[in-house]
Amino acid sequence: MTTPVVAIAYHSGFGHTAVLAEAVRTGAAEAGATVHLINVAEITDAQWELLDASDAIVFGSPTYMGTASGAFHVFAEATSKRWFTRAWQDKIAAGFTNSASKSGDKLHTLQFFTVLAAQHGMHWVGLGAMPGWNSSTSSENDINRLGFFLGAGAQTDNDQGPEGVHKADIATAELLGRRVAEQTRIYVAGRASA
Ligand SMILES: Cc1cc2nc3c(=O)[nH]c(=O)nc-3n(C[C@H](O)[C@H](O)[C@H](O)COP(=O)(O)O)c2cc1C
Repeated sequence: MTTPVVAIAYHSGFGHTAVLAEAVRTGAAEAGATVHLINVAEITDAQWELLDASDAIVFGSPTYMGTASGAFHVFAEATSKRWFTRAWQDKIAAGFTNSASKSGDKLHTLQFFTVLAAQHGMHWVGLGAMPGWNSSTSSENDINRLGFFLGAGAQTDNDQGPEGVHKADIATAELLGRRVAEQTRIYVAGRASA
């Protein structure tokens, strides 16, 4: 069976989003992918090459001031070298973000990731899960408790450290990782047989 290669390109200022990046890695590895976890704030030339060689790239960042963090934006601008050569054309893309408020304008961060992916000619994979915590019988422990479709959205109280990342959000990030690995496997196998 095809082994998809999934890279997670993320930034985390204080460690919360890093917990989610690990969860995406866990999910993708469980689904049989080879996974590269790359902190874009200290990305090396060798890691750029890992991104170039990956079948899928999952973008992850905290939401700062209603968008991805400055460090992630620096990375996004640096990807313009790949944009010129179309190096990431037709890779799979997905994304996740975390912030202190339940909304916190996280949708805008996920939308930024989709535009970045589209500029590179990548194919976006959304979360693929129904929204949770939206009825009288549901709870904040539901998968996708914040009801995002574009990717995984997490909320961490601003007075807690990385240990405070919500278990449901970790499970949701794992689900995203599994889904990206599964969809990438199908895509890579399909392209090989086309
Ligand atoms: C500069 C800055 C801007 C922030 N802006 C937002 C925001 O727009 N919305 C929000 O809900 N939380 C905001 N926060 C809170 C962070 O998103 C939250 O603390 C998150 O867990 C940080 O993740 P990290 O530890 O991976 O950096 C902001 C935090 C900082 C430091």
